[in-house]
Amino acid sequence: MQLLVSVRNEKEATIAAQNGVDRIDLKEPNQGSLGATTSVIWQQVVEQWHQGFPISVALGELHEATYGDVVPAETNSVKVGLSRCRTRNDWQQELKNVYERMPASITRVMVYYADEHLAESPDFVTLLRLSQQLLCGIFLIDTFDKSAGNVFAHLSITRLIEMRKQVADIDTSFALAGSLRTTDLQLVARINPDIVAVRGAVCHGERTGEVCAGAIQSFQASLRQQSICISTQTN
Ligand SMILES: O=C[C@H](O)COP(=O)(O)O
Repeated sequence: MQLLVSVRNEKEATIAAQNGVDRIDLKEPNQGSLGATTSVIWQQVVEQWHQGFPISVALGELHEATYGDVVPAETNSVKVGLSRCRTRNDWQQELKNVYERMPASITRVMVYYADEHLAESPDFVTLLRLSQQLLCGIFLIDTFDKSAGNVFAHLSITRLIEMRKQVADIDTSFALAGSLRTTDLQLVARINPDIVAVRGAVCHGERTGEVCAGAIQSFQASLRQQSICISTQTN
């Protein structure tokens, strides 16, 4: 299980990079679950850290963005939120267009919101099928409304294990997020995602606060401990 930490700028990226993360994600938490930062920040962070870490970029929600800016070619992956898409007809084509505008080397991420009823976003089965059609390399489960409980408030452990298997069956990496805390890691280990993605758990105060070096180190230590438990059980 790799640790991804979401950061909002160059300073936070440096804190994350120097304190044991496996992946860096760029997003602006004041702009929602998958809020975009700016293209200037994308450039700065990708240029500085892409050789050490896979860097993902959040592009915001499909319904609200213009997607005029193309991310740097060295970006590892890009993701787009699909809130309010459930009742629209054109969203699948629009998402395809967004991804086709990106450099071909960049991994596409399909995002399923666990609180799909709050996000008015498409269901899991639809997104799993689309993920295959659009050749997405990563399937992320996250929450849209960060005030409405964490991912386990919306999906049972049994359901998440099933989903994880269905994603593995289409040869796609599985990332799990949604206000995860250190205390959730035993449950998370039962799902065994390829990527565990956090922000709130490693910030000073709320997820809109600054990322904290000590919190990143301690989250990573707990995650590695759980990974060791998994490998001991499977050997
Ligand atoms: O990509 C992951 C998200 O930034 C997770 O944020 P969160 O841990 O505050 O829910």
